[in-house]
Amino acid sequence: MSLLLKASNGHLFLSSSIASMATCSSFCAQLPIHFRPIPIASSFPTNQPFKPFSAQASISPANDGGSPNTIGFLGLGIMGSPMAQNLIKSGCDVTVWNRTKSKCDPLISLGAKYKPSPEEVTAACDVTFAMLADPECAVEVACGKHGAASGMGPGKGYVDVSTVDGGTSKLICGHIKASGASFLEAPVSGSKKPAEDGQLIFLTAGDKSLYETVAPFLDIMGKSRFYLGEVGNGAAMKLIVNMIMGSMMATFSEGLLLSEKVGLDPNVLVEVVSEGAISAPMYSLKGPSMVKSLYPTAFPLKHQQKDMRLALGLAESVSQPTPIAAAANELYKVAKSHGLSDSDFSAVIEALKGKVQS
Ligand SMILES: NC(=O)C1=CN([C@@H]2O[C@H](COP(=O)(O)OP(=O)(O)OC[C@H]3O[C@@H](n4cnc5c(N)ncnc54)[C@H](OP(=O)(O)O)[C@@H]3O)[C@@H](O)[C@H]2O)C=CC1
Ligand SMILES: O=CCCC(=O)O
Repeated sequence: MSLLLKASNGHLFLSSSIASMATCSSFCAQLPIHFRPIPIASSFPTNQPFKPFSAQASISPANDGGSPNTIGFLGLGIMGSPMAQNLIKSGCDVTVWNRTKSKCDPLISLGAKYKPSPEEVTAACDVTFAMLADPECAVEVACGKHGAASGMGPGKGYVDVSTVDGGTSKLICGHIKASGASFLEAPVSGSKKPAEDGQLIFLTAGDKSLYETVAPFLDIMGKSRFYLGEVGNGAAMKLIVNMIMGSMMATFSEGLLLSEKVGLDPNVLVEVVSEGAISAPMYSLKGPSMVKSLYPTAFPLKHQQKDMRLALGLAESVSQPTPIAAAANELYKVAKSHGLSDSDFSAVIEALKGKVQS
């Protein structure tokens, strides 16, 4: 069996020696998740760097059920641009579209093709990924006039990696599947840097066959992937993760400000936290700049507030109390009202200061 592995340098490779080790379950259990063997079709090339499709004949999965040759990418913001870039750099044949066309230009320079509408992208591509800001624009791009669904058809696949709620995902799924195509929701955990480094975590749900078809692409863009069953489950998992993250950032902000007010050095607090059981990369990464009131945007605050809102809606739908998240959401709303929507979500700390700094 051929095995696709991802090394710490981000390269994908096949290894028969690790393949034989991998048949031993005790070895597998010790592998970190991003090093667990992923069985793939034997038709994939075995040389590095991994160039999955450039050398293949132009055969559409629409007629042979094989591997996709052409990849579409819709939405080239903070996350979409590096994700599409990694696909291009891995040798994939990528066609891009973005509402603001200028964001396509760097990718075109790297070899991407361009189409002027989502419909034309999906019509030209076997599989199309979409990385869009929020539920409203994810629906508009997928289901609107000249939207992605209009270019879909049997044998094609649509993979929505935006963070939306389950209801939105199901709506988009319905439009895509009405064309005869397959649908996968695959929101990601991980921010700008993991997107650049191909270290995202995909939380997928939907058509299992499409999940298997696009797995090599997910492994170019990410370090691990979860298949969670029915459409809506990936969205729910993502919203719960981000609800926890948003609450953590809010209480971390309180701690930084409190430490300063009682005469402690907040930088030392960041260090103490990083040594103990509550350490998290997020605190070490963002803490030092938060102390300096700097919020270079990796994850826009407006998106974090959107995710808190959607997570609270999810909780409401099953009558689950989430008072901590509800309180944190209020802080993000205050930060938005202070004009911090496009700052990093760590700028939520400003909502706790007596006077908002510019
Ligand atoms: N940044 C992060 O750390 C992470 C973000 N996410 C999620 O990924 C998604 C994208 O995030 P990110 O890349 O940071 O966001 P950005 O705000 O950087 O990009 C948003 C994208 O959506 C497009 N868009 C917005 N409104 C519309 C519209 N009405 N019609 C068409 N396109 C539109 C933008 O186009 P244009 O360029 O024209 O504005 C852009 O391509 C969000 O759902 C976010 O929650 C998930 C994990 C991490
Ligand atoms: O949705 C954004 C997630 C950011 C992260 O996981 O670091």
